Amino acid sequence: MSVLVAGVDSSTQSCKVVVRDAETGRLVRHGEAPHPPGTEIDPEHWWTALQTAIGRAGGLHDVAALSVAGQQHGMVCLDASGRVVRPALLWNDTRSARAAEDLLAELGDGDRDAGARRWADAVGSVPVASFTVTKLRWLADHEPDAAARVAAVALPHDWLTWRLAGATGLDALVTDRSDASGTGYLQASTGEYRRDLLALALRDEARAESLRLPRVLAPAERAGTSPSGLVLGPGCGDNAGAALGLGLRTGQVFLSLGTSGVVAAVADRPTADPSGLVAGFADATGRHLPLACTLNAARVLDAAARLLGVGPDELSALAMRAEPGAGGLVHVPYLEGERTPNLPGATGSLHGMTLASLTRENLARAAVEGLLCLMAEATRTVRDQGIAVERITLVGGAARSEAVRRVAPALLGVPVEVPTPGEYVADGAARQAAWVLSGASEPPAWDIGESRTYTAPPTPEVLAAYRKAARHAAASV
Ligand SMILES: Nc1ncnc2c1ncn2[C@@H]1O[C@H](COP(=O)(O)OP(=O)(O)O)[C@@H](O)[C@H]1O
Ligand SMILES: O=C(CO)[C@@H](O)[C@H](O)COP(=O)(O)O
Repeated sequence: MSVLVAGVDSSTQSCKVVVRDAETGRLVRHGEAPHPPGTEIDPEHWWTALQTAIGRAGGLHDVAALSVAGQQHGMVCLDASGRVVRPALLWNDTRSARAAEDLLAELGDGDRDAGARRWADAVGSVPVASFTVTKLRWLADHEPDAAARVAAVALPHDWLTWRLAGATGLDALVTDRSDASGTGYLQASTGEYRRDLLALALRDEARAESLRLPRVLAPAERAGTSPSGLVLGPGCGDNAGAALGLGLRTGQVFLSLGTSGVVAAVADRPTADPSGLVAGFADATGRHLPLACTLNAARVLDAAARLLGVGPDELSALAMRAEPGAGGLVHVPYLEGERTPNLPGATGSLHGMTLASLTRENLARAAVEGLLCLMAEATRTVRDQGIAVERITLVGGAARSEAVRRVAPALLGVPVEVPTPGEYVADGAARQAAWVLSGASEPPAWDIGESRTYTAPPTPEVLAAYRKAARHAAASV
């Protein structure tokens, strides 16, 4: 009888569970449940959605091991008895933008750029509003009573793993290097916490010393067992989960278009980009995952579809009926502010409106092109770190759009490989669970199946028009 493992993706919009054969990786069953909208959420909603998704995936009665991958950076604060102190602030909550700037200036003794370099040298990344460390500073400044009750800080996947283990004590909290590297207070290259940086964020050395932080597990180390005997893996950040689920090798690059847009490469060496555009995260196998992340991605298309009163397939069809360049219409999609470039206060804009350009087809095309131009710019920042991007694997909800698949190679300037649509983050978590169970030195070699390669002649004029409009949008913040 085959051994089964489960993988969870507790992402921004939903929770997904896959159950797979530990040896072959064959998909046995899966389930999904939505998360509530918003950028601050009571973690209890993640727990409820996880239980619903597990139920929809046929339960875990015959599953031997499970790992949780989760949205990165979310600040889950627990009091001394393990209760959540306040709703979690998510990666896409930008209220800590000012706190991020303050932390750069303070580490640089008043010089922001020097501070950015020091942060990059210390933890591999320059914190922006998404990072946990900036959310802790926001909490210390704006909710001191809540801050005073915080006894432990965890990430979404740490908290879910802890709940699955049935643990109540804070000393049972565990994490992994990939997700911990997104806190802003873990030195990814050594796996050590930087409590001095935590003290800076909290404005309190004693609190930073006494705060319970999850123990950082090795890539395939057991996190424990659930009360029902399920082996728990260390879990990972969702982007590290995608890399593991896709089985990416060193040098390979993926583009994920979910709630966030992510361009990331598996790398043997860490990066430390002082511009802050590329975060020097860890992957889930002991390597590195330099990554550029945007706040805007699939929901740019959701918004355009809503405006046009169509579903995603019709939006795609409309976009493909328009010419490249959308008749001069340019959509700069900073709908949620933006992180790459770092413009948390920006808004989206539509340029080049004329009686001729303002058609449904051009509006749909401009949304697709705007999203992909944003991702082309993010790809450029990854290249600037010396990473050769020769082809890109496209995943995430918006990878299902045929227009996105066809336009992507024209704007990214490289062939785009699209694997069969699936839950690659949850698959990565399942693969990790199988790895933990096997005790082997490498994750199991699962076949991810067929992928289709899309190519297209480059359209540099579309990118040039976007850059001009984006400069205008940035200048007006
Ligand atoms: N065919 C499609 N075309 C465009 N967008 C799609 C399509 N199918 C799903 N999406 C979008 O993908 C997003 C969800 O993607 P997902 O990768 O699951 O996000 P997350 O992991 O951030 O929760 C939603 O915004 C949804 O509208
Ligand atoms: O902030 C980041 C990465 O740094 C995001 O990628 C989050 O990890 C959320 O991911 P999705 O829910 O969009 O997959």
